[in-house]
Amino acid sequence: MIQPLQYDRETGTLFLLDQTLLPDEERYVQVKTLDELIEAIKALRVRGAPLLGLAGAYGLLFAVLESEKSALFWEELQRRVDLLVNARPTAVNLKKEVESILEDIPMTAEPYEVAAIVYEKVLSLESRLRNDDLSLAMHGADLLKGKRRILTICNTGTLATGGIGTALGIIKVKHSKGDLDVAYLCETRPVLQGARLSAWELLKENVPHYIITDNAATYLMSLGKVDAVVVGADRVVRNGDTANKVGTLMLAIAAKHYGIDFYVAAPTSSFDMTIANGNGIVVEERDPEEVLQIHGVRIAPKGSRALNYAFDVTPASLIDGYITEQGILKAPFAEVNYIGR
Ligand SMILES: CSC[C@H]1O[C@H](OP(=O)(O)O)[C@H](O)[C@@H]1O
Repeated sequence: MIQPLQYDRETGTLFLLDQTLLPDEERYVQVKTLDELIEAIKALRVRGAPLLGLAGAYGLLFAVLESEKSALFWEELQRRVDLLVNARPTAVNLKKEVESILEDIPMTAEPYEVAAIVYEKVLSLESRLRNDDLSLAMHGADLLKGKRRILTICNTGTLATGGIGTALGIIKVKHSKGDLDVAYLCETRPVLQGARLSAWELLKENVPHYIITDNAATYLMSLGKVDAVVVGADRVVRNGDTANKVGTLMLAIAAKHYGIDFYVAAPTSSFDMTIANGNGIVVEERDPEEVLQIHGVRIAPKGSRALNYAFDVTPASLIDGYITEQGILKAPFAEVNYIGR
């Protein structure tokens, strides 16, 4: 399986598969400092809600190692952690995983002890993500048995989770069970996670798929060519409203109109019970330049401006259910421990 992140403890180097270069080039960049990791997160060299949680955990390790020489260790660590957890605001995983590791560290611990604890936590997080993905994908494949034409958006595969993937993991499992005719991948403007990343993953596993323009998805549904829509999530809040890649809301509205199943696939670690509804979710706005060009080639006239919302928020009323590692959940959610540990 692809390894989007690989850590070498000997040299303290995080080898990061640079997702901005895929599918043309499979290059691992060497990240040795917290600043380099934060740059990689902001530039989407590493991305995807669950994988951002793992990247955050490695970032915490960098923060500890860079703070341990300071006489004000805890203050220095907190300063670095604040920079890390705010690198991308919409996915709950980055901040949640970092803070949940910190919660388990006694303030009496020596810096070298903190580093050892964090490293162990990173390893267990890595295996939790893989296990959660597999369990989620099996639940999703069971739920969607017989639904052979699946449409999805963005990239929710190994490049977004470090495991088999969430929505894309379900597609891969359905294929392995002989229960998939085709996956329709929305290209996902402006950064093209669907056309570049999901297509790259499915091609490697010979999963039949078509890349479609985002604006063709509704027409495909109108032709009766889609049996279900399954998407990922960056943050599912208490009433079930869900932040996901921009374009998800459009798919949910169209699916409702055409009577097509619409599911969110996300580990419960992507759930945030501290927020009541979608109005409380911060939607990341990114550099408009990403919209004004495609893969580095400018497409818009000089002087035109662009809006670049990286996510949108789909109301729970448009979501048929939530496919998680614990099974299929329905909104609104009771106060349940969704940390997934
Ligand atoms: C497995 S959830 C991945 C989730 O993250 C993506 O966002 P980005 O590529 O900007 O990190 C997208 O929202 C996916 O659904």
